[in-house]
Amino acid sequence: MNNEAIVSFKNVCMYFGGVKAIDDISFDVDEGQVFGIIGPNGAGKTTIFNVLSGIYKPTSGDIYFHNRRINNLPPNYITGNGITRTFQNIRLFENQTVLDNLKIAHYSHIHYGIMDVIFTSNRFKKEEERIEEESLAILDFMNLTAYAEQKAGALPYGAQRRIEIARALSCKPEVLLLDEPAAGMNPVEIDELNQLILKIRNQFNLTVLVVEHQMRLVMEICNEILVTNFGRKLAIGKPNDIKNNPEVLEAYLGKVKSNE
Ligand SMILES: Nc1ncnc2c1ncn2[C@@H]1O[C@H](COP(=O)(O)OP(=O)(O)OP(=O)(O)O)[C@@H](O)[C@H]1O
Repeated sequence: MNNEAIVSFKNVCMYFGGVKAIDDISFDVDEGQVFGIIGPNGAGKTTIFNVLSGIYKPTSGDIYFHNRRINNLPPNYITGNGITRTFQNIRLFENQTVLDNLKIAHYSHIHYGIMDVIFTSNRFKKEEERIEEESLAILDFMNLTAYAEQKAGALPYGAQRRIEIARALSCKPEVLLLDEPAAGMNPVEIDELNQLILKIRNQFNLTVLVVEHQMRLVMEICNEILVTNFGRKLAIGKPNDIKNNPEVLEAYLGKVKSNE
């Protein structure tokens, strides 16, 4: 295991009955990297995020965050301690305003108790003001201020995707997991998203793991890429190595190239 790594998988398996969703997966992610995970449909990419964010407990193997084993920690604890994700299918509170969607996410970090709420204590008021200020600052950073008071569910798809990322940032992550953030985007939108992801990484000092089918995103912004196939690690390396790896070309990139 690489002791400098912020996230490490060590021989991780996740089986659902006879289905080996991930099978003996090991990799290290260094701090500050944009780390891509690619592979054909059903290759186990989202399952890697599900075990890392605590939604599933791996069948075997170990997962480390800052060299601490986190396999058995509940998802809310993992989120509160630095690993936050977005979902392949957008999961916003559609009937709440954009600002409220962000404020809700802040509650993994509140410093007041039930009595403060009942008696509207100074601590409660100050904390609520802080949460609102921080939420507005993130909306500003993400170019979403104009939508702050609008219902999230009524907004265009591209804006909803950015709100999902903004909401994840409200949890103050060290590691941000993006599950297919470019799904449904055209090349111009993907180029904009690439710039946004790099800007977020730099501004918030994040490490980013991204599951993505869009090679325009993966090859442009990832420092390192893990390729999975049928739940197993097929290759790991820099974008150029992955592009030229014959096994990867056959399993995955070949198909993408022939579609372009
Ligand atoms: N909760 C579950 N119960 C049963 N099988 C599951 C479960 N979650 C995932 N799987 C199976 O595990 C395999 C890997 O699924 P996963 O969603 O991780 O793949 P993926 O690479 O993210 O696919 P895609 O690119 O289509 O999103 C698939 O065969 C899937 O059907």
